[in-house]
Amino acid sequence: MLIVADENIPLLDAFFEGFGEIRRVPGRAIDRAMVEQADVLLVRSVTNVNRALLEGSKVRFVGTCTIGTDHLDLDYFQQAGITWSSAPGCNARGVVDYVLGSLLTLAEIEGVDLTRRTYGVVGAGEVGGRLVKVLQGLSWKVLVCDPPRQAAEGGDYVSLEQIVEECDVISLHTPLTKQGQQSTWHLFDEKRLNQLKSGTWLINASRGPVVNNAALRDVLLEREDLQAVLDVWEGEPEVDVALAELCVLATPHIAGYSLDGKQRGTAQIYQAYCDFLGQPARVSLSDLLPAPWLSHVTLNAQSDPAWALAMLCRGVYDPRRDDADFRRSLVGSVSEQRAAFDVLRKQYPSRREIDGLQVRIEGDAPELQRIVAALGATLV
Ligand SMILES: NC(=O)c1ccc[n+]([C@@H]2O[C@H](COP(=O)([O-])OP(=O)(O)OC[C@H]3O[C@@H](n4cnc5c(N)ncnc54)[C@H](O)[C@@H]3O)[C@@H](O)[C@H]2O)c1
Ligand SMILES: O=C(O)[C@H](O)[C@H](O)COP(=O)(O)O
Repeated sequence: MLIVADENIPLLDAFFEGFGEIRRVPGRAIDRAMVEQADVLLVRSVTNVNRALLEGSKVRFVGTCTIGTDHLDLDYFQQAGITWSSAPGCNARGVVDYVLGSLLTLAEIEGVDLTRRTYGVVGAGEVGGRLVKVLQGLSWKVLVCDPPRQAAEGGDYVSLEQIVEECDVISLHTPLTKQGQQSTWHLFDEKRLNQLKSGTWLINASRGPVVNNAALRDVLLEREDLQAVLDVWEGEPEVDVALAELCVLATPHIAGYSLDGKQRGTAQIYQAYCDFLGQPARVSLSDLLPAPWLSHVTLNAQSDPAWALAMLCRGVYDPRRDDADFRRSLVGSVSEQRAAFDVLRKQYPSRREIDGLQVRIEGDAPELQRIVAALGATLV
């Protein structure tokens, strides 16, 4: 049995060595010849898996250790009888932590009180839904736009127009879709970007083409009042360097790159493959994840709540380092810049999730307790 796998999938041996030969290959280089004799193909977001790649191969199971599925041709899988699985929610918390870190940076630069802003979350699934819970837990005002969920379940959702009209901060968490009424390709096009109210912060950690990058660059050049944070790019690993330079934070698609999130992605695909085989899962992620570098924090009850929020978030993850590393890579030729994008992702440092923290508060401090609870950390 042959498993062809993207070399950047962590814990491949720990989860898959019992099933057969594992052949590790660079994700962007995976081609027909590499997969022809494979029974199982394990990928990340950088490999387009479609008829052109799989037709004539032995592949019967495709797993992507990611949340996004826009690189998979699911219609073809169905026609060809190929079982597949993604890893829903695996790195959602990492993205939430990225957004929190971005908000802290924006607030510092702009001299703004985060408690007084109105937040718009577009797409309220695994990532957006968790983000909404955190923001609401902090008692910040949040509007949520998710037309598919609104149509399916009803509930307290608003239109995208209302988000654009009323929100000071807009964070995008939709999948990339190119068909249908709720298509998200260029959801933020030139017209919508021009409608953003004065002083809006736009954060995109979904997929690059959800925002028209050329239009965003032009709008940012025109309007100094707008601030953008981009983790994902149209055409990545190549990025519009002029656009990156206009962003407050620019990062190479690492919002979800917590160690927990990446390892969870592999674990979920392992579970899906065991289900496909009708076998019990024998390997458990909890036995493999290392202890976090920072696990216990003690706060004095007199701590300033805004300081405590920033300290707890940044103690675990601060996107400014990723931004600095990325900016240093935006030099040289296009091919050097593309290579650097991938190297930064491949060599990404160990980063954990904020909700893994255990926080002790010395004394009675309801406001601090609320912040700890909102972050999903454990009060001990
Ligand atoms: N930057 C990163 O590192 C990173 C990490 C994880 C996920 N992602 C991206 O984020 C996306 C969202 O992740 P998720 O786990 O929340 O996915 P999800 O499928 O759980 O949720 C997506 C939500 O978006 C909604 N939606 C679809 N079309 C919409 C539209 N036109 N307007 C508003 N809402 C719409 C859906 O109804 C759903 O509730 C993924 O598809 C992936 O592309 C990026
Ligand atoms: O969809 C996802 O899960 C994320 O975008 C994920 O972080 C992508 O990482 P990659 O597969 O490109 O390594």
